Amino acid sequence: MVDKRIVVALDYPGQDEALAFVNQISPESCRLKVGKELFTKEGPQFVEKLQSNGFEIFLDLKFHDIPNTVAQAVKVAADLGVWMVNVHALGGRRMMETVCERVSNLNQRPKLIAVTVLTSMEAADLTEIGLNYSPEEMVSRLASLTKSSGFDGVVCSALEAGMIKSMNGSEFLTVTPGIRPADASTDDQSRIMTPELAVKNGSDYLVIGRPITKSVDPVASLEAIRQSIGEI
Ligand SMILES: O=c1ccn([C@@H]2O[C@H](COP(=O)(O)O)[C@@H](O)[C@H]2O)c(=O)[nH]1
Repeated sequence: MVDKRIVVALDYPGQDEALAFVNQISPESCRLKVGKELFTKEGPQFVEKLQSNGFEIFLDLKFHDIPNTVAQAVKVAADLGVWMVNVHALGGRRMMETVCERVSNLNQRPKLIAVTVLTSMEAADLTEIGLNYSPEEMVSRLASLTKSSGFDGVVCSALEAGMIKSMNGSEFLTVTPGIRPADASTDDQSRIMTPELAVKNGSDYLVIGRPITKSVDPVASLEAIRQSIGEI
């Protein structure tokens, strides 16, 4: 049973805006995700600052490059002490296996997660880039590849979490963005699910950004979602 399921996506333009929210919440209530926008602006020092305030950090930079380049980047993330880091599964087996080898003898190894199919994408998007599979087939294929390459889990939509658990075992982690409470705007997401159904369908970690950070009262929105999934 996962203790804290919610990972708040800190998609803010800078640390002042991020801290205005973070300073009102406790590390006992959620984990935090630092992605491309905030990391590009504030760098690893800001990740260290959040960690020194007790938060566990998912560094969501979705590395996708040749094996050595990605493995070295993940090693730097591991040295930074992040809780979770990710790559794109489309980088392939050799890339993921090289990552695993490179961090295997570290004292502190982050959870290694691979993105399958972005939750913003639907069938037509895959066809357009030459992938003639449904999102479910592509996610299933990439999840199996990720598991056999030695990673701990995948980013997928909550719609696919149950299928992934039944194919790869309950220990294989499902990290699911595209979470939308029933009354929330879909924004640019396609494969979405409510927090309650996501948990029922086997999602271990619910990555939630705008439904919390863009709400009128972000702290109240976080608490309401925690309540809806039985955390408080
Ligand atoms: O497939 C993916 C992978 C990553 N994300 C990231 O999650 C958050 C979602 O934010 P919302 O505001 O709740 O839509 C965002 O940081 C994405 O970069 C994703 O959405 N889908």
